[in-house]
Amino acid sequence: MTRLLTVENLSKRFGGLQAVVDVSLAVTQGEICSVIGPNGAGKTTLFNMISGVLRPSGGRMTFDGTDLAAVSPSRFAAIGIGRTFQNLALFKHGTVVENILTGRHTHLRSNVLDAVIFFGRTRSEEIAARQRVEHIIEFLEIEHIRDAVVGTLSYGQQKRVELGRALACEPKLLLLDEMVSGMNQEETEDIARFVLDIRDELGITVLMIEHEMRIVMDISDRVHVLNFGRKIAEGTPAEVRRDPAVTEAYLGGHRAEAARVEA
Ligand SMILES: Nc1ncnc2c1ncn2[C@@H]1O[C@H](COP(=O)(O)OP(=O)(O)OP(=O)(O)O)[C@@H](O)[C@H]1O
Repeated sequence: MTRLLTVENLSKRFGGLQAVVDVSLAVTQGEICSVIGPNGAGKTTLFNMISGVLRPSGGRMTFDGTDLAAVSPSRFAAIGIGRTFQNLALFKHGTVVENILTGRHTHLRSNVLDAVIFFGRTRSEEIAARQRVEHIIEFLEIEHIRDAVVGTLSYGQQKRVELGRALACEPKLLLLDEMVSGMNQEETEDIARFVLDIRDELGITVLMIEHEMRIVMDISDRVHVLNFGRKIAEGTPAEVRRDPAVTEAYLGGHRAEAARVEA
């Protein structure tokens, strides 16, 4: 089993706040892993470091044999780390096809000069991009809305388009940040099925942040649990579910919330 991502003692400080503290985890190729934890636990900050959005304050990350400290943040997508965002980050006035095409930009090597001198290469890249986008549209079962303007689509459909855009960059590792929050049960089940197919049919390893415990428990191979920036547990869904530290982290959060409400 090949380790695709290794995170060692990763930390991130925002001024005096330790958002992520000494977190270590490994993701094996072909796994679906989840990162869970109460609000403010540091999950998104961890994802932002793994996807190059934030530079860590300390620690080390290795992806597919490459030390990520040596990779420019703008190259993370090109080396195979794709992601979706907690809040939709789509071009609302663009069509579904146009939005998914933007995910291909990391694969376009041609620049303006190329476009003038080597028209052939630009043209073949364009054809490859279009073919990839068509394949994704079929895979995500969104042929019927391919030419629709994204802003007119339902939230669930927009989330599917965002997933398509992340797939367009042909990631080896796909980071999914709260894909199903705000979705109804049917949309949630669709996403769970797509995540399984992304791993099984496209061979892409998945690391997801998720609050919806049913999807976490149903489809994860491994679960990593954060609380107050630290990793407090790791294991199979069944192991994590019966870990007292995990129950306490969630109950503690609810108790604090209840105290705030009562105050
Ligand atoms: N850019 C920032 N500047 C300052 N503090 C930040 C910043 N980003 C996150 N934080 C703080 O870091 C901590 C961890 O936040 P983070 O968003 O990573 O948690 P989370 O587990 O993803 O939470 P949620 O489940 O609510 O999305 C929080 O206390 C948050 O307020």
